[in-house]
Amino acid sequence: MTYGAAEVLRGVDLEIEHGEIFTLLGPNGAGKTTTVEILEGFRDRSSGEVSVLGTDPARGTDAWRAQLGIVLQSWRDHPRWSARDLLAHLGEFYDDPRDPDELLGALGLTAQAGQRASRLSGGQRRRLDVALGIVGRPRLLFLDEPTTGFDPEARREFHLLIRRLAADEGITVLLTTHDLAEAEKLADRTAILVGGEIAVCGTPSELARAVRARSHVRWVEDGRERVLTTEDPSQAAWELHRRFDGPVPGLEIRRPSLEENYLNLIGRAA
Ligand SMILES: Nc1ncnc2c1ncn2[C@@H]1O[C@H](COP(=O)(O)OP(=O)(O)OP(=O)(O)O)[C@@H](O)[C@H]1O
Repeated sequence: MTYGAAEVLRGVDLEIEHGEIFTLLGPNGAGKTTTVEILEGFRDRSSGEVSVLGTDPARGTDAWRAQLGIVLQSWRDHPRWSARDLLAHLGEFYDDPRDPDELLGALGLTAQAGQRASRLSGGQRRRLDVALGIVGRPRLLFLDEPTTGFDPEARREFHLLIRRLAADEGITVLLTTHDLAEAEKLADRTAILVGGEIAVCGTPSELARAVRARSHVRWVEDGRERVLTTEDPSQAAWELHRRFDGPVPGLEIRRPSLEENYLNLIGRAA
């Protein structure tokens, strides 16, 4: 994909299964929004083949669009409208919309049904955004950085909600995030996009394996600190114990966290 002369996506090759929760993870400017906008039919691609629910998004009809739920980073809707009115209004565009009150109940917003959208807390607003995204019973839900600004509890609840939607209703979810921990907790599979290319794609454990970095083994020998970088710290510690024929002075093994490895990966690939 190019914007003018700038190539911002290269060889992005993805297949997402029905009912899957898939996250697109990557730093600012990696190309997540561009990818998602192409899939949503909001942006024309400069090259490549794309099929979403069996249709090329560049030629998507209204009937095709009605099968998508799209939750953008921010909505510009009428701040004076109540949560229920917004849902009822949007529902009118669909053949078989969900009942606003049932939907608000399912999202834990019954108490806020009559409240103006502008008076909802950040977490409540985001849940209303999801309600707006699913009012038309979509088969595929796009969520663009849905938990930005959430506290840990709100984030956990939001993750449960998304899991429930995928499990109970078979909705396919494509979510973008900057947050590795979010991708790890929520996604069936994740693609890490760096500089317009997929650096890694897989399940949380495949991701962990792919971005695993080397551990540091430190100890003190002849009054000096020594450091060894290795993929097998257990073997290194065993060899040191044998060499010292007992406890190794100052022995310390540090395994980088997945977060550090992710930062390494995006630093290396950028
Ligand atoms: N309309 C545009 N015209 C020109 N360049 C653009 C346009 N939109 C995005 N870009 C560039 O394309 C690249 C990818 O941007 P994109 O918004 O897809 O990244 P992102 O991964 O969604 O980033 P963020 O996490 O910051 O939202 C960036 O270098 C950006 O500057």
